[in-house]
Amino acid sequence: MQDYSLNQFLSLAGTPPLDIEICDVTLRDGEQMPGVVFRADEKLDIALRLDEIGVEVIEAGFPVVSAAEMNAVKEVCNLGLKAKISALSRSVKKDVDAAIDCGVDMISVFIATSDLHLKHKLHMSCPEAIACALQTVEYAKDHGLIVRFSAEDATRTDFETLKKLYKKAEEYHADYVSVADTVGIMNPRTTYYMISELRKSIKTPICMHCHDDLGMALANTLAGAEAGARQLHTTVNGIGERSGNTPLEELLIALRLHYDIESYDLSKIKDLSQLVQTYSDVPVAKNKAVVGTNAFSHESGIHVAAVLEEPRTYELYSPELVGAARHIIIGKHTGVKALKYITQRMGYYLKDQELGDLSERVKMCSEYKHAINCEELRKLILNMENIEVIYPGP
Ligand SMILES: CC(=O)SCCNC(=O)CCNC(=O)[C@H](O)C(C)(C)COP(=O)(O)OP(=O)(O)OC[C@H]1O[C@@H](n2cnc3c(N)ncnc32)[C@H](O)[C@@H]1OP(=O)(O)O
Ligand SMILES: O=C(O)CCC(=O)C(=O)O
Repeated sequence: MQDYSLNQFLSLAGTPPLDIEICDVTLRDGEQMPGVVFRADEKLDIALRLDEIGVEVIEAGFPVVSAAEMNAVKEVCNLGLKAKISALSRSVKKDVDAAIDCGVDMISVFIATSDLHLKHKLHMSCPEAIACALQTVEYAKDHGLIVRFSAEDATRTDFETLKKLYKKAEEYHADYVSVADTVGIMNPRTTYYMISELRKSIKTPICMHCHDDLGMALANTLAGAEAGARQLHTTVNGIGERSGNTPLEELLIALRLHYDIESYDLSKIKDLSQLVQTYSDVPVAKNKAVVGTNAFSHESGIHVAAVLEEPRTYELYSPELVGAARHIIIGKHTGVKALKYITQRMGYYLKDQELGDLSERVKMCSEYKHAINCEELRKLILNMENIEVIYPGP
């Protein structure tokens, strides 16, 4: 049986096949989350697991940031992974040189193109910034790198200017052009429009780099992909600047369930998420999609009663698909069927009346506490008066 429910509207609404690859930027944009630092050994561990999942490109860092960063990027390059290893570079020669010294396959040369950034950050005119970027693209190409040219703050850049700039980058043989939604201003409709229009004017593959300031990073990434963007950027757990980036785990499950893409090993997602939580010291919210501890936890009696019979009643996809596990929680909302299941697993076989009494006790108890663990439940069982039959199990 299929381990997830099919969305019937996919065929009714029409879903285009996607021709995509993933560039995961956890080790670069993810690490830009305030307070996050990955040591070299941690970067290696994360890179290995991204490679095992099947991510095609790993942005390992921004070598010019520090000697330690440079060393870490070098070490990732030396792992000999299947994934291509990329590094970030400003539009300056010394950043490209640092990336070359690390041995990367690919480089992301960026320049900000919006009026705001030109005026208040780069203090350059638009033609100056463009010249600077194109020279750097040329320099990187001359050194044999695969070159992504990224327009930072592309989505707040005058669209005609942006189109001309990407066209120029194409003439300079950039291998990809990147649309950076740097402050997450887009929505799915505007993203779809933007990428469709760009596809009319350039042939170079387009990358989607989305931030989550409006909580739409994933939706925008998918809208871009539907409009023909090729390279989709993600970070594990969605970590990154401010509200973060498109979460890898959410993109992967969406690609599987909505676009039939089976080339990524989803069973490793949960482990990778936990690893990144540990290394980054950034815990994910309990109710976070895919990897939150509640993603497959059930407490409500009505839900548990149904899930025990058929998990798909309240689970869109099985936890095993993403390497997670189901949890039944005991608390205020627990029903008798759930209690029967849990107590039997603990080795106690209670009569219906006893289960009813226990249910009352659980509800009373949990008015003061959010959830009850098995030991607390065991105490409640053992403290029940007039209990007739309790067969402690093995
Ligand atoms: C959208 C993004 O995510 S962009 C990436 C952001 N990531 C980071 O900033 C990584 C951490 N940064 C750092 O360690 C440092 O800022 C460094 C090493 C990159 C630069 O350090 P510093 O030389 O001390 O410069 P500082 O940070 O003060 O200022 C940034 C400089 O980069 C310039 N700059 C910014 N973007 C670009 C670009 N794309 N191309 C060329 N120059 C750029 C700025 O104009 C400024 O130049 P100035 O020093 O001549 O005024
Ligand atoms: O487009 C890219 O590859 C990176 C740009 C970026 O990090 C951003 O603008 O947020």
